[in-house]
Amino acid sequence: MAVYTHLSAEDLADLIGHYDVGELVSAKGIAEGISNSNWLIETTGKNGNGARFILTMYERRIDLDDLPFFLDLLDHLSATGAPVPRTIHDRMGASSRLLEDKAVALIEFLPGVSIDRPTPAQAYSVGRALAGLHLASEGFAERRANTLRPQDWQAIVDDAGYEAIASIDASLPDIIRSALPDLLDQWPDHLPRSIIHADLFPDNVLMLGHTVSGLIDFYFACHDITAYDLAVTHVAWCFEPGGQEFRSEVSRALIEGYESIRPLSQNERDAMPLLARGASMRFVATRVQDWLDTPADALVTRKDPVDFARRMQYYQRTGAEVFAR
Ligand SMILES: Nc1ncnc2c1ncn2[C@@H]1O[C@H](COP(=O)(O)OP(=O)(O)OP(=O)(O)O)[C@@H](O)[C@H]1O
Ligand SMILES: N[C@@H](CCO)C(=O)O
Repeated sequence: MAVYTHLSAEDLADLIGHYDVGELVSAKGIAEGISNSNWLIETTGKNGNGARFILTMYERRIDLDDLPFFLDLLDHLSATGAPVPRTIHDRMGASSRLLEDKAVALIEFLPGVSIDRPTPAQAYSVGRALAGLHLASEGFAERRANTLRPQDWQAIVDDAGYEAIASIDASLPDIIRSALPDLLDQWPDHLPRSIIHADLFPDNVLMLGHTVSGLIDFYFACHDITAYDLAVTHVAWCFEPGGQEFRSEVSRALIEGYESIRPLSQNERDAMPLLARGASMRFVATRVQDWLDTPADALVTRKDPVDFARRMQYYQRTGAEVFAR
């Protein structure tokens, strides 16, 4: 479930009245997503032809000081033609408003569906879209630091404690303990940086057939190592869903698609195994944190950290092989 706040029909109609989008026709809570409340909004549209939007209410995890960065980024990227939703500004020109003491934003609805298990052609298309995003972000001057870097993974793990982590799965503490020191020591600081999405999982990509129609959920976007974003996308897309079996043809297609727009330098390619191990650890850490913070009987389905620990071991075992030309 992902509607944490009840908004009455009057609240919604009043809110929509602040935008030049026509009158409210319907509002449906969206079940997907965990962090925020989302509604699919239909209005009569500016010209009476009907229009659809996503209304997001920012509930947790997001530091509201970061909201202008995320929304300005969407505006910048959509202006370059990247497949990301535009934000709708209210009549005063603001891209977010306050409702019940919480920030809300109205965002363009994009067509498409999220794919659970991509074909190589879809992975190619995702690679292209990701590289396009990196290039399109070049003229964007605002900055947000990554708050989930190696020292943050370590802090999350320390905070959770190995005893609690073992309660999730007995093998997890050793896997984490043996991986973190190298990641901290060897994390590269010489690679090109740009704005990165940092969470481009299948549920954050909308597709029509083999084509990417939307990249959404930019709430981890930040300025960091560009190739790390490809590593995040690789670990999220190139294994059997909910499992650990590597899909080499999807991996090849993702990297080929990426390089068709932005070829990796030799330094970036050499760093990919390390970056992929780091990307895996990032999701092990945050999934451990969420697992321990979410009661087993909560309505939200907890995401399993073990798959990502095994994926990290896969990158460790195979080394440069996965990313060789
Ligand atoms: N611009 C959009 N166009 C079409 N559908 C969208 C759009 N934005 C969000 N959605 C739909 O709403 C769902 C939830 O959105 P989103 O993933 O941003 O929620 P969230 O709670 O912020 O996410 P998460 O739990 O992944 O952090 C998506 O899975 C998608 O179905
Ligand atoms: N995409 C992440 C959740 C957001 O950090 C995961 O699947 O663990």
